[in-house]
Amino acid sequence: MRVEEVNRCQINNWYPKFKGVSFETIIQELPESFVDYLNDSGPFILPASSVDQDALPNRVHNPYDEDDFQVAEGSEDEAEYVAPPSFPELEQAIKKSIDSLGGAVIPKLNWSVPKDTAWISSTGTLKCTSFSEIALLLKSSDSLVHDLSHAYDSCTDKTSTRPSTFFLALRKWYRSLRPEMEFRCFVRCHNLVGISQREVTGFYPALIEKKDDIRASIHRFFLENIKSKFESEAYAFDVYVKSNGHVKLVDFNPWGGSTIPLLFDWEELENITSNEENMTVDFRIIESQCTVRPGLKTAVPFDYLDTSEGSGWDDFLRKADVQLQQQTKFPEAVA
Ligand SMILES: Nc1ncnc2c1ncn2[C@@H]1O[C@H](COP(=O)(O)OP(=O)(O)OP(=O)(O)O)[C@@H](O)[C@H]1O
Repeated sequence: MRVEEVNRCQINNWYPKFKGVSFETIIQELPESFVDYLNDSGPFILPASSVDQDALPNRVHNPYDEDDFQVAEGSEDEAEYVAPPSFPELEQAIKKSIDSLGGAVIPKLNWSVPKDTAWISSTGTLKCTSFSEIALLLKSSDSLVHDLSHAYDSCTDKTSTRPSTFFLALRKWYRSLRPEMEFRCFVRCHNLVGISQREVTGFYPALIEKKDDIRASIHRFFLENIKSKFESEAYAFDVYVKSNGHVKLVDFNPWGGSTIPLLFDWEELENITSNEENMTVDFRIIESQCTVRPGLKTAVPFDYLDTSEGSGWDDFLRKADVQLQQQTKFPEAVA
């Protein structure tokens, strides 16, 4: 994979060209001071807000506001007080963008949404209505470490660990997106070679009967809107299919690297032969309750959920089994 291919998948690069077929988005450059704040692994402190002090979710408290946290002047603790950072200009710009996007947004850095942080917000979703909520999700996210310092890890020609500029994309919040209508599409040699259900932790029987229609809608969307406009030869893109069959572009991802192939694996995607525009694209969905996959957005490490042969759990259970057998054979050795 090359740096230019990864760069094309940054929302600040692709959105201007594809805004007509994607979710409404406002993108702003992030000041380096805010990037430093996100990168800082010191104590977790939310920025001081000049506007929306009351907007913080209840579960998150700012200890500096609490009476019993006040320190006596001259006491030892006084020296440890760290003033919360503040970003008044960024905050104002974000407030303006949120207002013009209808009052609620989902935030995204150059490549990623802080998907692992929904649990922390008071709504249990990534919907944000204020700078404080956005700062909370961005600062708490492990997913964003990829954008901040690992985006080029799989590149053969990388010269840096990060892009020269970070952007914050605020995307209009759509509350009624149905997870089963999101799909990841794989393109190789400029041809659509595979489509996978994106939410692989659930079985949605209704998808089975709609499969052919969805495949046709996505293929048409690709030919009309993506194929000749996205420069990379191999890449993935995510779409949302509305109930009327209209397709919306969610985002682009590089081919391989940290992009999850969902119901495919990269080797088989590499081997699908395709050069026909009207070929039947390999479209995979979860076809029964038995084939659902473990969740990837739960903030629980994948290793913890993966019980397949050779996984960490499998290894642990084998060792436990051996120990149990030894204990049964030589009980005195355990006592
Ligand atoms: N405008 C929106 N309104 C509501 N939910 C959204 C919106 N945009 C995206 N989402 C939800 O957030 C999820 C992640 O979005 P997105 O694909 O942009 O993030 P990402 O970090 O690039 O994910 P991945 O790395 O898996 O591609 C989507 O699958 C969708 O469920």
